[in-house]
Amino acid sequence: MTDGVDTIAAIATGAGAAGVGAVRVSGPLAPAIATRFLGREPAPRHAHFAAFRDGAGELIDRGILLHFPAPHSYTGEHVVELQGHGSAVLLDALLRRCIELGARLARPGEFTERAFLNGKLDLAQAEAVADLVAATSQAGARAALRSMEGVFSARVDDLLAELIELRVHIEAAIDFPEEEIDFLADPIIGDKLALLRNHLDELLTETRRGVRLNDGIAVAIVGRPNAGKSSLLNALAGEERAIVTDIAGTTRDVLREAIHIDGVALELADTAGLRESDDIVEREGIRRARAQLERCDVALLVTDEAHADTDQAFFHGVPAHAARLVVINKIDLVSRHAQREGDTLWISARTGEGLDALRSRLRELATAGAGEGAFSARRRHVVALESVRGYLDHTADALHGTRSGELAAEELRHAQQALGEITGTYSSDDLLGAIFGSFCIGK
Ligand SMILES: Nc1nc2c(c(=O)[nH]1)N(C=O)[C@@H](CNc1ccc(C(=O)N[C@@H](CCC(=O)O)C(=O)O)cc1)CN2
Ligand SMILES: Nc1nc2c(ncn2[C@@H]2O[C@H](COP(=O)(O)OP(=O)(O)OP(=O)(O)O)[C@@H](O)[C@H]2O)c(=O)[nH]1
Repeated sequence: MTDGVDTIAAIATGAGAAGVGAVRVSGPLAPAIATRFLGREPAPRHAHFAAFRDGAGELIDRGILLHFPAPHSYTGEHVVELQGHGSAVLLDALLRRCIELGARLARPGEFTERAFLNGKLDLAQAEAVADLVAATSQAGARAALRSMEGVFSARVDDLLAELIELRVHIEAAIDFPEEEIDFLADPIIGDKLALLRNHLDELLTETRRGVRLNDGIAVAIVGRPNAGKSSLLNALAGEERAIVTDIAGTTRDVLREAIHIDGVALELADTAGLRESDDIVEREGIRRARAQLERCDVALLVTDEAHADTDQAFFHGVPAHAARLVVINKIDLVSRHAQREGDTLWISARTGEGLDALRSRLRELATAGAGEGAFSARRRHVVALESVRGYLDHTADALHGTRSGELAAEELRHAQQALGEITGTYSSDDLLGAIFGSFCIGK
């Protein structure tokens, strides 16, 4: 399996001083490298206490040596781990010795890429490994772990099986042209397609949630100039991030701030107040604010009592699946406030009143529906599923409109390919390069 493959090595643990650090080696030379360090052949999957020496026989460190013979390792190749003291200097020296002994430096993500190429993980699982390492919230880590365990991939595979079954059915019809029309009119085909589209929509909803768990929900703060949007961002972030003045139109560009509420990640975006403006810079800011709005998960309108109704216009352009939240700010200036229908909160960005309620509402929105089975996902997966949705719409058109089995089968073939790109059944070198290139070194 490893013939003609080179041997890679990298420091697998974080930079900076730590109790223990590890160098990982994978490839055909790994056993020979292990034997040089240990002075004899290592026993499979056995923790050996070893003296790690350089080429001149000088002691680099004393540590633990592990050999995972192929194919029972993380990468599926021979893997050797050298676990030493967690010093960057020692680990560098260990790594250099491995390279002298014939390994080369691993590219970012190359261990996991090999695990993928050797069938240990599919592509969505491999991406989840990186997402798990990068997770900044409990909910995000739990979701990434589920995807790494294959929960998301299994859902994609189920859908794929359903799709293939329908495709086989339709292709069988094409083989009997004289009966094709009757065949395609068979309600079983329409029913199967309808069911497939339902299942796809369910998966799309859960996948969007998976992206939110992974990246944090995108909250776009919108409202008229001077409503207090920047003040609210600062209050939620707990620091002075945005410039606050009483000059309307202060915020020009979109300002993003990642925050956590009880272990849940949110990305807040303070947008330029939306209004007609002759100022080129402000107009560009407003254009960006609108773009932000179009891809948000939660649109948070900051307004006041007097404008709460008319300001609803700011929700224009918010996607249908995004939540809308109305926040009436500056309640420190009014003695009483009216009760309102719907999702409305009263706050003062200045005094902090009402902010706890707002935080818990945002947390609720971020984790809505994220029950036990929730998995993490990436934008790329949502895009793939959306394109599958398009192909299935075309399939329905082909069946009901032109009654062309050929066209329907062709659309299903595209749909199958788009689904396969999620788990990597179909993948280009460019896609793999982009995915694994964004991993950290040693993963
Ligand atoms: N020391 C160490 N800790 C680590 C890793 C590692 O590479 N080294 N991991 C790296 O990310 C994670 C664990 N992931 C791993 C996944 C598979 C195998 C492995 O040996 N798989 C074999 C045997 C399976 C078995 O015995 O059940 C296989 O798949 O055939 C090892 C680690 C986290 N902790
Ligand atoms: N009294 C009171 N004043 C507030 C409150 N929140 C914001 N302000 C004031 O309102 C003014 C505008 O606040 P900003 O946060 O800059 O408003 P903005 O919506 O970001 O404004 P633009 O950047 O122009 O879009 C500032 O003078 C703030 O100090 C509040 O809760 N109470």
